[in-house]
Amino acid sequence: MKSQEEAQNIDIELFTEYQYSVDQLMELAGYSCAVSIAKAYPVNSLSKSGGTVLLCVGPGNNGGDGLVCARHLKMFGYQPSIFYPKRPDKPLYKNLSHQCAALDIPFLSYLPNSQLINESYNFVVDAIFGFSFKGEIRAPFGDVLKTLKEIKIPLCSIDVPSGWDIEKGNPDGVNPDFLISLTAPKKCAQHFKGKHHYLGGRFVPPDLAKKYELNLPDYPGTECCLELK
Ligand SMILES: NC(=O)C1=CN([C@@H]2O[C@H](COP(=O)(O)OP(=O)(O)OC[C@H]3O[C@@H](n4cnc5c(N)ncnc54)[C@H](OP(=O)(O)O)[C@@H]3O)[C@@H](O)[C@H]2O)[C@H](O)CC1
Ligand SMILES: [K+]
Repeated sequence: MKSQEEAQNIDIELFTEYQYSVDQLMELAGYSCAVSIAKAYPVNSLSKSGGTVLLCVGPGNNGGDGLVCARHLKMFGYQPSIFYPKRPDKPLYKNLSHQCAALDIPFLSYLPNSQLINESYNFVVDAIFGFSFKGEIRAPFGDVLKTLKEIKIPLCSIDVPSGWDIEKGNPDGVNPDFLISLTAPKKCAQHFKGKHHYLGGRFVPPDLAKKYELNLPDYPGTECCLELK
């Protein structure tokens, strides 16, 4: 279980020491999220026809993972919609958004209320904040997280349940059914009480895993994710 500082340092080393680009790791991270979701919620097992999924996307790289995940879910036969209220003016996010729009993935101009979300979607993906979340939740995300606390359909959080302290969690926060930890679980994952906990982001060089004592389980065969028991 990693602290916020350790998670950020691992990230920095991947980009500096190991010379990966953000796009590369984001693609692998987002892809592993889509594959984890497809394992836990196969498209043909969903009760609402068409495999509808709502992705709530935040302003940082956690949101970028969400955009990549949406694109792959579409390729896997789901029908994703994206709510992306704060869009930074950066080529990476603009390109990822463009790719989704070009696949006819709709971007919602407002977040429906919890009742409408329950009626319209099979589950919601929370890609709002990851390991860099800090302090009190600022607008417009307080209202978004309030709605996500009210929904009755499953909530799937990418890397960290949004609004949780990365180390201490948040007993008053969202309560996801499904968590996909990327690279390695963060300390707050100890407080996760949902059904499925997956690990994704199979890109950590063994030397880096050793240096940070990640003690990662072995991914089976060519899998990009695995369920942690
Ligand atoms: N190494 C890996 O495993 C990789 C993981 N990836 C994913 O990246 C995120 C971490 O991304 P990062 O961009 O560092 O940060 P976040 O997405 O967690 O959040 C940053 C944005 O959130 C805003 N923020 C922070 N706190 C608050 C708050 N209290 N209220 C409102 N908004 C908040 C922040 O806003 P600023 O105004 O402070 O700039 C940022 O906009 C990791 O979790 C993984 O999901 C990478 O994809 C690849 C490698
Ligand atoms: K999240």
